[in-house]
Formats: sequence, C-alpha cells, structure tokens
Amino acid sequence: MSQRTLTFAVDAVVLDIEGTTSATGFVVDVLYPYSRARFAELLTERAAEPAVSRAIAQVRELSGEPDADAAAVEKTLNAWLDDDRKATPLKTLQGIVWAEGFARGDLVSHFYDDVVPALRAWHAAGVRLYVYSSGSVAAQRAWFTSSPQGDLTPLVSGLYDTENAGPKQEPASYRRIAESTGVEGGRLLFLSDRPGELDAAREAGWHAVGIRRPGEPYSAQAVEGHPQAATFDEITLSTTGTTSTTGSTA
Ligand SMILES: CSCCC(=O)C(=O)COP(=O)(O)O
Ligand SMILES: [Mg+2]
Repeated sequence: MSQRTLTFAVDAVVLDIEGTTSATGFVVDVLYPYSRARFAELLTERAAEPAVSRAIAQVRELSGEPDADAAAVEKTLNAWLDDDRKATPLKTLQGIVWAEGFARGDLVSHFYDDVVPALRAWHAAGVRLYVYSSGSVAAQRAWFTSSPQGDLTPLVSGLYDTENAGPKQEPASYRRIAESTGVEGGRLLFLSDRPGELDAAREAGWHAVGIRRPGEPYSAQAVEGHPQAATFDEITLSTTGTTSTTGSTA
C-alpha cells in the first residue's frame, strides 16, 4: 500500500463512529457491559416510558416473540449484544442508558488521537460535519458531548441513525441524508470501516473512504475500489479546489 494523501472538495463529511472515529474495543468493552447491566431495570421499572415501550414492541416484532416478557426481551437484547447486532431497538435502549451514564459522569467517550484535530481543521475550512452511526442519535449526542477533549457538538451540524435515516448498508439511507442536509451526493464524503456501508454511499453518488485502523475488526477486509486511509491525517478537505485520490487504493 502506498502512502496516501486524499484530497476532497466537498461541502460536508459524514462520520461513522465505531471503527472510524473511535475504537470498537472501547464500545464493546466499556459501553456494552454498561448497558447490559442496566437493561433489566429499564425493562421492568421504566417499561411505560414511550421510547422504552416502543423499543420493547420492536424487539418483540424482530424476535418473532409477540408475548415476550421483560426477561425474554432482555435475553434477546443480550444475544444481540453478543453478536454485535446493530438492531434499532437495541440501539435505542442502549442510547437511553448511555446518555444517562454520560450525563452522570460514569462514562467518557473515546476518539482516536488523529480525529479531533482533523474535525477541527475540516470545520475551520468550512466543511460541515455530520454523524451517521448505528448508535442512536441520543447516544451520538452524548458521545460527542462527553469526549476527553470536551464538548465537540458545536462542530457537528447533524446526527443520523438507523431510525431517522435507515439501514447503513442501503443506498436509500444515504439519499435520505443528502436530502436532509441539502448537500448533493457528489459534495458529500462518508468515512467508515465497513465495506457494505461504503458501497451503499457510493451507490448513492457520494465519495467514500474506507478507514483502515490496525486492530479494528474490519481493517483486514478489502474495501473494493474505495480510497482508504489509516488515519484522518491522510485526508484533506476543503469546499473549493479539486478532488484527488491518486494512489490511495490498496
Ligand atoms: C455512541 S454510538 C455507540 C456505538 C454503537 O453502539 C454502534 O453501534 C456504532 O456503530 P457504527 O455504525 O458507528 O459503526
Ligand atoms: Mg463503524
């Protein structure tokens, strides 16, 4: 693989979180146990809250168990956690628990060292920043608010998840985001670790870069035909000029 310098003339960049801005290990080792330990209380004592009740109904529907009680729903959630399945109701319930954990100071998020300086530089260059993650909007907001580098939400123009945009491996979701931001696909860049997400963004007419961080679960998987970068340092963004990704694919 050659040393990469990727230059994009875009109006906005859309960021995946897990495996891209932040370590999968942190999510799985810190956030997942935190939510697992709190599901039982959420499903019993707070089942009447509208967001909880709606998510419980979605779990019952997705698992094919319409009469599942709290214990059965919890079992399903934990099985999805074990498989790292990005099911929307799981993410909704995790988001509720995590947002409260971040607000309480139990949790502080994680960003790779190269990420925050790059986000600040891109923002200063007039490029809008958005997030599109399987993690719920509530979780994303808490994640960017409670970073070790302070509150990063002033950098971010909008948050998208599988609830408000749709599944991350479907081109229609990226078209929906483009329409919502008012930026046309050719002026949008998506950064992600997952090949299927990069393919879907490209099919929607976006630029897409595969982030290949050593040690991340998808880092060895080919990102067929997409430019790739190991860190955000390798990516220069501006709203003017031309796009150049020469010598950037594996
Ligand atoms: C703060 S979001 C928590 C991470 C998470 O639960 C998740 O599923 C992230 O998936 P991504 O789409 O960002 O790879
Ligand atoms: Mg990811």
